[in-house]
Amino acid sequence: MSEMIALSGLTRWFGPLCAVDGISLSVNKGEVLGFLGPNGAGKTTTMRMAAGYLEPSAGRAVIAGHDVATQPLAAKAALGYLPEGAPAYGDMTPEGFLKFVAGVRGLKGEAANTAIARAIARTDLAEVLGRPIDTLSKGFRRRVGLAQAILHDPPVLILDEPTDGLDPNQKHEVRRLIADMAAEKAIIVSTHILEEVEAVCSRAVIIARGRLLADGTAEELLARLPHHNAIRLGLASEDSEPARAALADLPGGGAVEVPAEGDGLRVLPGTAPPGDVMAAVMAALGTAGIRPREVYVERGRLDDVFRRITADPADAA
Ligand SMILES: Nc1ncnc2c1ncn2[C@@H]1O[C@H](COP(=O)(O)OP(=O)(O)OP(=O)(O)O)[C@@H](O)[C@H]1O
Repeated sequence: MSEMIALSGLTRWFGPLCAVDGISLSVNKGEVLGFLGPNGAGKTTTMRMAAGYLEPSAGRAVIAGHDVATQPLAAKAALGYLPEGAPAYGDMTPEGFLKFVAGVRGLKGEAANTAIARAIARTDLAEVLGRPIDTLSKGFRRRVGLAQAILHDPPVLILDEPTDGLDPNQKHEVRRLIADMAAEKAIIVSTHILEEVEAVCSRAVIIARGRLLADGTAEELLARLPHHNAIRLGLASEDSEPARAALADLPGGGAVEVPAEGDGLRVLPGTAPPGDVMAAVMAALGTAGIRPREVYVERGRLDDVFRRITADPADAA
């Protein structure tokens, strides 16, 4: 089965507040789906419902073919869930906590020991095994949570801000761990860090006000920006008019504008691929005897896509 997570019409009301409003999505084996959204968007609520820790007001979550509401044990057996915040049982040591979780998961004897040792190694917990969880730094507490989520090597992982509180090296390690596991699992990761999407996610959804507003690869999301694949020129001269004249009516290129956010010129995407427009730009400037300071294809930033989509719901797809 390749579809490992299927959410359909998931909805949750808290009193008069609709925190999650009809979210549908699916994640296949081999995919890491990023959940992006501003604070209060409904990411955690969606993940809790998908993981079977919160009952939906409407809709359905299916994990590895098991309905979370009607087959909760089978669904939870296939799932590793990292909730937000620190693990419960803060007076336990990581070692004691992982043994406890292994017992809950039905792992015994050698199988339990092997699973615990693997989870400890993968999350690099060896140096804090004997200290109460409550006394650990936020980063270590996060790693204990991650270790319990992956303990039974489940085919589905739902990870609520797995890199929250980690230092840059630890973030890098956790992203590498997710990437290493990705081929064999279906993974949902929520994050506020947009670079994390490009680093570990094969696809991302943008959620705001409880609704799913976009779903695509980083490249597809970036393609929503008007300047994605525009050609950006830095000029040696402050007078951009000669270059603008040379670039007017470029074959395959779009309009030429002065960027609002800097100097130089921008040739907006036209009908030709960016590489061809770039070649035409260089040729036209060469003919006019203009040597640019820099020339590059603008990709745009996921931050800008995020801001556009979450600021204006009419942008939704
Ligand atoms: N148990 C609850 N009771 C009442 N309201 C809740 C409850 N849990 C969440 N909410 C509200 O539902 C909305 C969505 O919250 P949620 O935690 O899912 O957002 P989020 O996208 O995960 O935000 P963040 O990025 O800040 O963690 C918020 O307005 C929140 O205050």
